[in-house]
Amino acid sequence: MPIEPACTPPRRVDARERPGTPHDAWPLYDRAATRTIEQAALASRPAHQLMARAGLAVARLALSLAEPGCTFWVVAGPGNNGGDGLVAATWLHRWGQPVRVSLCVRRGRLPEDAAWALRRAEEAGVPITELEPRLTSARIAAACPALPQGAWIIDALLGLGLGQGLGRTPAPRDDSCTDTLTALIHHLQHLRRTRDCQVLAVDLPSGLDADTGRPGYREGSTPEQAPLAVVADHTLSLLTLKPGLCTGEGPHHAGQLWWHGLGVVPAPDRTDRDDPTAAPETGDTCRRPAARSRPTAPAAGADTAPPAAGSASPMDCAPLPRAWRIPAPRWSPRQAHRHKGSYGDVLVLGGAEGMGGAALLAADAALQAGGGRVWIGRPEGHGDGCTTDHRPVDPPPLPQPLPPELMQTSMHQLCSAERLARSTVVCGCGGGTALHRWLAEVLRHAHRLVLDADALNAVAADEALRHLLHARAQRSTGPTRWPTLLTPHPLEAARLLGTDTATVQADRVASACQLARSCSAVVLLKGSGTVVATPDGTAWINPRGSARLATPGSGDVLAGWIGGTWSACGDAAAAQLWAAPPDTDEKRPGSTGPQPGHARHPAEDPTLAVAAACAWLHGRAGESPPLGMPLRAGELARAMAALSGQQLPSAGPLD
Ligand SMILES: NC(=O)C1=CN([C@@H]2O[C@H](COP(=O)(O)OP(=O)(O)OC[C@H]3O[C@@H](n4cnc5c(N)ncnc54)[C@H](OP(=O)(O)O)[C@@H]3O)[C@@H](O)[C@H]2O)[C@@H](O)CC1
Ligand SMILES: Nc1ncnc2c1ncn2[C@@H]1O[C@H](COP(=O)(O)OP(=O)(O)O)[C@@H](O)[C@H]1O
Ligand SMILES: [K+]
Repeated sequence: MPIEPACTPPRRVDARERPGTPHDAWPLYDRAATRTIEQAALASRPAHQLMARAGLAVARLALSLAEPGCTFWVVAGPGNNGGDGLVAATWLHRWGQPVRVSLCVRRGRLPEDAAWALRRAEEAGVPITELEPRLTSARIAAACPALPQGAWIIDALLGLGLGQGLGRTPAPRDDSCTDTLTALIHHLQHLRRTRDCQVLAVDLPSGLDADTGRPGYREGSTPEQAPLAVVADHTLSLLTLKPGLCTGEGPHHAGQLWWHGLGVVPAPDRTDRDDPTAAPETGDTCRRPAARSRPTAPAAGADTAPPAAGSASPMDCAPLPRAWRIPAPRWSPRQAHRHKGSYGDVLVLGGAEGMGGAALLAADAALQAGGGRVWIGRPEGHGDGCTTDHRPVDPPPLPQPLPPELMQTSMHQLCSAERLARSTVVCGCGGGTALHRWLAEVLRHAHRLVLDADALNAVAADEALRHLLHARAQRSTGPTRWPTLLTPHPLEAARLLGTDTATVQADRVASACQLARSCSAVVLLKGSGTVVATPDGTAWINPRGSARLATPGSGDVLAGWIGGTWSACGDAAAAQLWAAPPDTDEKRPGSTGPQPGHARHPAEDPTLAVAAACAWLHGRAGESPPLGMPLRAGELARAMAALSGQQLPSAGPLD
């Protein structure tokens, strides 16, 4: 049977994030959902079609990324991920590229699709070496081809099948390829470091958990050994985009993310639907892509034909995505007739003794984000700062003069019920324990509330405050909402959940959802691949950001920026940060109706809208050059302001 070509080239996942345009969101399907879609697709299609498409998509991407004449080395594992790699090698070989394959399993153990791919590769004359099952790191280099500088390695060792390997017993079968797999992963990392080799991972960087973004492969398969996963320069995710590629350690391991739906899963803009009218080309006539012509979205009109009436799609049975990728938000220009009162009051409560800078950073960010009037309230000192009659004393002056636009007043004045009720309150940035005594009033009366840092620690430690948090949510069932956003980093989330940081990080999406549910609030779990979750279990992952943001105070800037944006937008306009979803498909966020598992679109929930938009902008600001250097929190708000300004449409409609 001829190898049928993929319908479209692979898609660069972030290619559509142009400023000022509305976006659909990428759904992120976990392993179980992907398997369901895959099984439905396999059942309704000719044998081997999906693997043929997957392998061709890999080959096309590899060739278009690599320098002309470059050598390709495909490392093929024991399952269908290896099969994808073998099909890719076959195409590269047919296109006259120097390609070698190292197969790390005995051929008799390959599953059916991969065995078919191996036969095809051998018929085409691809040079293939079968590696011994028990190769150690000391012997691996001699067993693998000597690669020239700058060669490309196609990592097809492990994909979605890794889950079966988790928790294996320490006694693998005699013919297990576990040792060879381990040695190969180490070897290709070594080549990437020492010979400037580029790694293109097929579906997932081998060893990465598709659901959580954790390295899940354990060396030698013993649970005690360190988890291991390939670090790739590019990853082509097949069929679905997986949450593990977007959060935790996933982005570090994945590198630049690409995606191909194999004609089964449509892209968010629906241009990748299977085109039933496309005539299958034979393997020999399939077009060879031009070297270094980067894959682009298909031309308008190509591959956009809807499926024939009545034709069932494997997507019909698709479970809900586990999460969604936050797309680029839209920032609207200020309307001409507005005045500063139109943008609301922001109260930043925090900056206790020794931590004044945190409140200052948050307040400055609130101002730059567009909050109308911004006040700082600092809790009084206790402990060493107490007077002899035990009255609290004012905190010492701030570390630097207050920016002239900011106002400072006493906590007593700011925490009156009436004042709190008409303000957006950002509480906890550098609050210390001194903040604790004010929190009950804040939770009872603040209109829109962002709880950060020490406010979260106080809630974690105080059951009564937790009850007040729930009470806010219950009061919100009426016409007036009392929305709350929690912005914990993983340790703060762990305290709130009564667990440890490692447990939170082990499954960031699940942790954020659990916390949102248990606190009846929207939760923004910070860190690489920030997760924004709602109490109903909808999770959005921020694809933006870099370790440039791993600097003290950058979380305070985010909290303040959220407060300023929320105050300026109000609940009604927050939804305008997002384009309305283009259709009413109930499996997509933004759909209406009572379907079970309905996922919330940011446009439906102002708290989610503001949190997701600000997380995106904060992350985007953290991607500015120079990437290797930290971005001081003091410079972050200005970078965010510049970016949101760039996103203003140059000539938008008057609204
Ligand atoms: N079918 C198709 O047409 C399509 C398939 N597609 C592709 O298939 C991929 C999924 O294929 P897959 O299910 O075969 O899983 P894969 O990741 O290759 O690994 C399974 C093998 O690894 C082994 N293994 C696992 N962990 C281990 C460990 N710790 N240590 C040692 N061994 C371990 C495991 O061994 P076992 O547990 O069975 O003993 C088994 O042999 C998917 O990611 C995508 O690339 C798509 O392109 C769509 C079309
Ligand atoms: N490696 C990273 N990749 C992406 N974002 C990061 C990374 N490290 C930190 N950040 C972001 O920087 C901010 C740090 O916040 P936080 O830990 O609260 O710091 P602080 O308390 O000092 O303000 C969060 O928004 C977090 O998501
Ligand atoms: K892989």
